[in-house]
Amino acid sequence: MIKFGTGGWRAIIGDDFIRSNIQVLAKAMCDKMRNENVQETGMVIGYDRRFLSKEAMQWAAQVFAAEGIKTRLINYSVPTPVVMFYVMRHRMKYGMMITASHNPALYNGIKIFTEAGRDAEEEQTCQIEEYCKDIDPCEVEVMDYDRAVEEGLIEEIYPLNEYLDNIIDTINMEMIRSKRMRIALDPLYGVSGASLRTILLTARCEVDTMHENHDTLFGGHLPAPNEETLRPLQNYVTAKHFDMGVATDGDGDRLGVIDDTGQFLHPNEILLMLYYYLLKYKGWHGPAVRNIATTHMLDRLADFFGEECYEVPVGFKYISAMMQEKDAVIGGESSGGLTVRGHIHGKDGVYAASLLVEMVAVTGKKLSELLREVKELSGAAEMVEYAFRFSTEKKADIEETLMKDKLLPGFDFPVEKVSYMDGCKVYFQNGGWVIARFSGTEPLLRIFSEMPSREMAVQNVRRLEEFLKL
Ligand SMILES: O=P(O)(O)OC[C@H]1O[C@H](O)[C@H](O)[C@@H](O)[C@@H]1O
Repeated sequence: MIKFGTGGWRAIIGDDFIRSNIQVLAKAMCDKMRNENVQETGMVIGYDRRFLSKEAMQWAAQVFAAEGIKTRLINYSVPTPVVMFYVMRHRMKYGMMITASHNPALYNGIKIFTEAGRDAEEEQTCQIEEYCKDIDPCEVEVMDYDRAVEEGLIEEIYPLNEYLDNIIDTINMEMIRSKRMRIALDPLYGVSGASLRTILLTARCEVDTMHENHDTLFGGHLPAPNEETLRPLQNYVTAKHFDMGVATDGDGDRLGVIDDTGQFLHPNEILLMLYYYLLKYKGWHGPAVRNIATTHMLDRLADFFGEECYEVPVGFKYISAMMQEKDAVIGGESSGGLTVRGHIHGKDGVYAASLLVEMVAVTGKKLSELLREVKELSGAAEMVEYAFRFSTEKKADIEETLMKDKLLPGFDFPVEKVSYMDGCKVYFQNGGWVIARFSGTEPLLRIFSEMPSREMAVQNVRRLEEFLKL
């Protein structure tokens, strides 16, 4: 069965991520495009470095070819934002990326992009699921790959340059060039190495890259830039005194950073600093958008500048939609994804990293200094994140208790309000909060809490953990 989650369809390779399902999904896209009479706009597909990604792209393209829909295949593994950029720049109606993003190596998946290169919204993915249900896998027709290429139904393309040039044109490369910065890169065996290195070398940075070889097992780690996975980068930055360490997730749309003192910067802090930079140093005006499980320091920073901060459910599609509606300056998530007004609608780790480097060059301040500066305005807060596994029965039980019966444990802090927009979020009167929600990308219950101190945040999580018997 094909079921979309927070960021596309993801499934275990050999279980649901199999050729027949991939081709059913491709056929569903053909049916949808034909019904919308947009088949002439064609399809563009990219792929990451996961096991079967390239093959999956070709299997899907063979279906589009059999249906007479022209497909452009990005014939080299690229970051997901490249596909989003391509859909936007070439005014396509749809695009696809074969990736399971930050999930464990066991997974692969497909992200769908709609007009202007946005993550497909829930309404669209529900429709695709419906189309899939009506398709018999045995009846999906495919065209021979080489014949499709000969007939022009498949065109192999390499659009990395136009994507990179777009970033190079918008970033203050001259300023970076004048600072001769030293940067360590860790693409976590994913797809961003070539892109980041090209941009940084163009700006004459000194660049050292680790974990760049193609390893579909991601070195045995999760291809998500977090405090644990960035330990090697942290050690490298500290030992060799780099100005910063930059990492991205498996498909290059999330960013992770180690600062000049060797500290891991939480994505909340990166988001905060970039918003601050755009408002204070670049003189931009406008609100910020964050998901429900992202720091409220952003709200306080927005407030300081007389701006708003909007809250949306987890999923970048919600961030993009709200950014567009409010003409926001920045939108981001505590999971490490962000974008900025004027750039693509989706999250982009390559662009975000370039902007961060620009920020250090333009302000002439180290990351650690800038973080101190911004926290004087936003106030400090500590966020903790936990993930719990559960059985099917347990899931129903948690849903019933938290979301249906709306029961809560007693917390030690006065509650201001409770929201059920995405999972269950409790807002405390002291500005802190705790949220429990089911991940839409992995079989996990995520509990996050942000409070004035780490101890208080951990205490909130423990309360929920005991209450739900996790
Ligand atoms: O917490 P989850 O539902 O697993 O989602 C975590 C993240 O997954 C994907 O990367 C989505 O694109 C993000 O928008 C989301 O924040």
